[in-house]
Amino acid sequence: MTKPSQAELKILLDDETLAQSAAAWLTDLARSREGRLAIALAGGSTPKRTYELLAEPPFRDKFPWSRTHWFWGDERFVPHDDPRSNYLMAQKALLSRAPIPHVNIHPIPTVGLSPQAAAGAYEAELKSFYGAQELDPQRPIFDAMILGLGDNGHTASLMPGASALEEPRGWVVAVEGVASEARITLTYPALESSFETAFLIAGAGKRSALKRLRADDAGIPAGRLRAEGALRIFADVEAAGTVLG
Ligand SMILES: O=C(O)[C@H](O)[C@@H](O)[C@H](O)[C@H](O)COP(=O)(O)O
Repeated sequence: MTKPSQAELKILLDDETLAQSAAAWLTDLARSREGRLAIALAGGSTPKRTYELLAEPPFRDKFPWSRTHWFWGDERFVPHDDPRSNYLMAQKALLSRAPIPHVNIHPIPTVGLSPQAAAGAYEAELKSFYGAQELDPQRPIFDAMILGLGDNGHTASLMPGASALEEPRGWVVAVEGVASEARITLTYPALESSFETAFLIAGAGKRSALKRLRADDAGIPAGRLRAEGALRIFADVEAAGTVLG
């Protein structure tokens, strides 16, 4: 297990260089892995540029699109054409711009069912894809997990003080997100079940949360993450509060 304090920290000049570095990491990782791949995407705004770059040369031409499956670490419980939708952000930035088989895209359902039923359905889909009901630490669900960091230290939709933080076994739960908006989120067991994990963090507003993350501060949800595999933090100088040496 890898703690955030043990993560490889890459400090980049700005959003664009952060996105270039993250896209290179993900492409190299995908090419290095054999067989079917599973990547869990983060929502929010920071990862958007990384997703856009993946669909453009040079990454587009190298990425193993046909054998890569796309999942989400969390979703706002809104229709997939709602501007707040994490699916919509990824669909515009990446999924509609790269040669990805439709069957390889696994959105979190958000219409025609309750948040609880949506969480149950996504957990069932994940378990079907994984091929087992219980996680094997030696066999992570995902090859790559992309995570963001909220100003308050949340990650995915694991918010400070939420009961979902204590979920010991379930893989997906319905929670209350920002401003009481319903969200669906992977829990720590599922978020941690990845061969490699990377936080993408940009902006001065994240400086305090990033410091707490790097101190493994259990007072913030991101600080409690213990990644199964390698853990990286891609941060811009604004968030890292330092000047490149
Ligand atoms: O649904 C979401 O919003 C994300 O999954 C959330 O966990 C996000 O990663 C952080 O809030 C950071 O968001 P920004 O990248 O927009 O700062």
